[in-house]
Amino acid sequence: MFDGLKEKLGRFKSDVEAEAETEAETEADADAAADADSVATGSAEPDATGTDDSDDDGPGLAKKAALAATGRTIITEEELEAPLEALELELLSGDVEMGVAREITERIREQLVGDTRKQVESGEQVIERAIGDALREVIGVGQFDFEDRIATADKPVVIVFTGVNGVGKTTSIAKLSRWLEERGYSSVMANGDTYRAGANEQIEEHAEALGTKIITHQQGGDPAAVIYDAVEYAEANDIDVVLGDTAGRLHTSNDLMAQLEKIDRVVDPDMTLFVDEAVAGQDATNRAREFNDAAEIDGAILTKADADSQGGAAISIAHVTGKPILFLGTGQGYDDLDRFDPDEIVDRLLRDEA
Ligand SMILES: Nc1nc2c(ncn2[C@@H]2O[C@H](COP(=O)(O)OP(=O)(O)OP(=O)(O)O)[C@@H](O)[C@H]2O)c(=O)[nH]1
Repeated sequence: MFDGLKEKLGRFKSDVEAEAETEAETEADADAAADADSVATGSAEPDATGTDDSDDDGPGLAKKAALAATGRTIITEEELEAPLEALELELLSGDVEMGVAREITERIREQLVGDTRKQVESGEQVIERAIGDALREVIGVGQFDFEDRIATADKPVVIVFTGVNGVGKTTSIAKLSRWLEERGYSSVMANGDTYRAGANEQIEEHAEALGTKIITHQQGGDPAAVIYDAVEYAEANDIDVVLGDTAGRLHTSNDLMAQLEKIDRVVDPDMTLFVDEAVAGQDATNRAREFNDAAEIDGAILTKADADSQGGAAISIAHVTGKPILFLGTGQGYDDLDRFDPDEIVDRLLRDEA
């Protein structure tokens, strides 16, 4: 999913390196020219160690010596200006939200300007570290240990899923039921999408395939009532987790808000998770913001991470909502659900090989 962004970050690294190289050569050339001038006017003392390299060994060694002597900073604000501007545009074209692109470039600027290149690190490593730190801070917002939250919460843990239709909400609920089962937690599904024809059949198919209990009401019923019934079922049958689906899109956002507020009031969920697809890019980020405004979310699941997308939503959603991406959907199978690991994502983005 991140090939596009990876390429853009790679381009930024080489842009900055190229700027720094040019600057280094200019400085070294200036130093070498000054040396030559002083030799010509006879003002320089002969080198005490007899290793004056400006004549015998050529300008290469002279440049290195000049660089070592100055302990020069890796790059100045002016040198960073053009590459950072280019990076910001690249991030925007990679579906990264504008505020997020700014935040990333600002953090990189802060870290790099005036940073002195340590002898143990190459310029490339310094730049890579700055990009890595900036990305980690932006995409790692609010991360918490989901499994630990399930383990320590009073049972049943009630999780409600929001998001528009067709992004993989129902499939993600099914995957999470499998994920929980593999870790020793039982679950019951509740179809709170009483609005759409065929929603019951769809979730029932998943429940049957997984051997998970499902609670449904007739189409047009009250979504809060369905989830409430599932909570009662869980309490009576010692079930650990209630997974409540909701309708994706109602007539107006007021309807949606009213429905989610009623669910909040009636079942008081422990977690509300927003589901959207990575391929929706900027739209997914905007929807995450809208849904979070309507009914505060605790985290997000980003589906279709296996499909070809720019990855901008994965970079932006946490920063825009202040809530973490918790899982990535990576295929159509029930096992295709991975915990979202910011460190792993950043490593993947910065690793040299494809
Ligand atoms: N490749 C891929 N496909 C996925 C993933 N998650 C879901 N899908 C597919 O996306 C399609 C829509 O998924 P649903 O679970 O039906 O979506 P929904 O949001 O519940 O939509 P409604 O049922 O219409 O409300 C299905 O064909 C799923 O198999 C994923 O992580 N990767």
